Amino acid sequence: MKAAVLGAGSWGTTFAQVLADADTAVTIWARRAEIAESINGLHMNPRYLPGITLPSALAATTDVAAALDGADLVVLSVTAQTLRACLTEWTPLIPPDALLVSLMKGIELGSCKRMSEVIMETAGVPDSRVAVVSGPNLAREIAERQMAASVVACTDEHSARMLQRACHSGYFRPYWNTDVIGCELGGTVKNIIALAVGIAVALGLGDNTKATLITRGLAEMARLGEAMGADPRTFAGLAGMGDLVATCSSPLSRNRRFGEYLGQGLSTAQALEMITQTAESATSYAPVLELARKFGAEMPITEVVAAVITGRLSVADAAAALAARSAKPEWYGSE
Ligand SMILES: NC(=O)C1=CN([C@@H]2O[C@H](COP(=O)(O)OP(=O)(O)OC[C@H]3O[C@@H](n4cnc5c(N)ncnc54)[C@H](O)[C@@H]3O)[C@@H](O)[C@H]2O)C=CC1
Ligand SMILES: O=C(CO)COP(=O)(O)O
Repeated sequence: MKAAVLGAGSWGTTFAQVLADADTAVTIWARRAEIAESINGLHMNPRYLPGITLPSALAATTDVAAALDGADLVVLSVTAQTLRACLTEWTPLIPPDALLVSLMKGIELGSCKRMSEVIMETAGVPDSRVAVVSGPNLAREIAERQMAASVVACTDEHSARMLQRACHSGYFRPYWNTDVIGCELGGTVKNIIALAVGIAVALGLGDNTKATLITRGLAEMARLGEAMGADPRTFAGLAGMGDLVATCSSPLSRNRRFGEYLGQGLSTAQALEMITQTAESATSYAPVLELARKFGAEMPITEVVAAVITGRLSVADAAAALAARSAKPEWYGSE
């Protein structure tokens, strides 16, 4: 089994380590020469994972054709909004039977497509050749080889199991399922809820508020997911509740930190500048709301996050906007 990981950011580098530690031969493609040189020479990626020593078996290159040569697994770890352009360039170099794996947790602006849909459309491959990895997987903790679990999903069980074997290491336990839609929506919506939690943290609100946002965020995620055809059980699992709890609880989360900066009074542009890494919620809130409208799913927390990001609602008024909504039974559908 040979893997190419395309994208040497925090999660791409960490997942490449997981693959190498699971005895899968892996080459990582980095956009910047200094990152590839540092991975090859020092076994480090100080830009994204300072202080972490990567496996010596992990090879890096800036030559995407070399990384893709003979790859059985092509792991895509750029950002949601750059995937289509990158993959358009890479598609002619991808081996014909390779499984394409998305690590990304976002929705494409404009098309409102999930990452697996962008991959199928751009690379011209069937769903049986596209898998996703999603779960409570804060890169830094996994890079430190702290025990974690995740979900690898593909509509084709055989492909899901193959990916599972390729990334099952001593500290990383992947489960498989066939619910690609549920896993992708879980990963995307939890980033938006984590942003809301970040705002709450910055405002000094306590655990009741956080638990409320997490629980109602889960309801929101499941409502959209079920309307789009996901398996409801996914949202009770690692790619749903698991990732939501990890991201909303962790100061390591870039999406939560983004919310904290907004809560401290920074503008959206200033907050993004502070993060210096990808915070997918900053863009994915818009296509998620479009999907919510299209599929008739009510997503009040996402609406409030969108209003704050676009400057239509102040952070000071955000909690009140949620609390003042009309009273409802706890369980209701998307009507
Ligand atoms: N960091 C984490 O803990 C986790 C991140 N993810 C998801 O993984 C995806 C990647 O995130 P990270 O690696 O954390 O982000 P990052 O900000 O650490 O790295 C982004 C990577 O994308 C590359 N990139 C950006 N624009 C590009 C372009 N136009 N062409 C080529 N490469 C480009 C950058 O060079 C960098 O390697 C995101 O969708 C994120 O939500 C998922 C699970 C965990
Ligand atoms: O997806 C993640 C954890 O599972 C990482 O979250 P952030 O992108 O918010 O850092």
